[in-house]
Amino acid sequence: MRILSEFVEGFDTLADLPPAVSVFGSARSKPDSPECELARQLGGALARAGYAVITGGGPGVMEAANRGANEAGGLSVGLGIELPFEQGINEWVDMGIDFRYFFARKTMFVKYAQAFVVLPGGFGTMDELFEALTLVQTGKVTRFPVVLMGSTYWSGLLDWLRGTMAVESKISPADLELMCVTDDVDEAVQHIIDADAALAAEQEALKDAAVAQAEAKSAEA
Ligand SMILES: C/C(=C\CNc1ncnc2c1ncn2[C@@H]1O[C@H](COP(=O)(O)O)[C@@H](O)[C@H]1O)CO
Repeated sequence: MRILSEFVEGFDTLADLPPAVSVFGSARSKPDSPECELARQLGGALARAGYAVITGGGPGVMEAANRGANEAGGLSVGLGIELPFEQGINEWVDMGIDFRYFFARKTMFVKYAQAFVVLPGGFGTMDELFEALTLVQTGKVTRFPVVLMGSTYWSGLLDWLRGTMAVESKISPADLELMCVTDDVDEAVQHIIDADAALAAEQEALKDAAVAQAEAKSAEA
């Protein structure tokens, strides 16, 4: 079955991926647009910080982020999607997988990334942003940073989330804190590094607690 084989191929190909960040944004942005410039810088900064960069492997912001990672010597991953108007995976991708099903592809974006960075985009980008926020809000993924870059683009949406969605209690005020908004590439990368470190410390503390509990039990016996 094609659906199953997409999951298997994705898991097999990405199993040994180093820590990675998924970057989303418009397929339609021109290479000389401000968001592509930002995405290219971000791809480079993530690669220098040791992260692989995962995108949808398409044109626009995706290509710019892949390019930045590739030029900085990092691992540049593209999870392409079969579309009626075939585009192919962009030339800056080192490791590419083609998917027919959006949902199998979406699993890979989350499972193999430590964080999402979202740049200006359309429906596809919004889908990816709100999927991530839903997973974090419902506790399906924990300590998963969602960074929005291109603050002017996002300001109208953020005003609406604050002024309508939260005011009408469709989300809690704390949910607004799930997103970090910045136009500064270094701040975005640092936010991700800090969240990674906090998660590692939390896991270490949990491990220590489990070991202490097991030792106490065996001492009692
Ligand atoms: C529309 C054009 C090309 C489409 N090619 C895509 N290739 C890969 N991934 C895509 C493509 N289009 C959408 N995506 C995914 O959605 C996000 C961008 O969608 P948006 O609506 O443009 O914001 C992106 O992150 C991809 O994962 C024309 O050149």
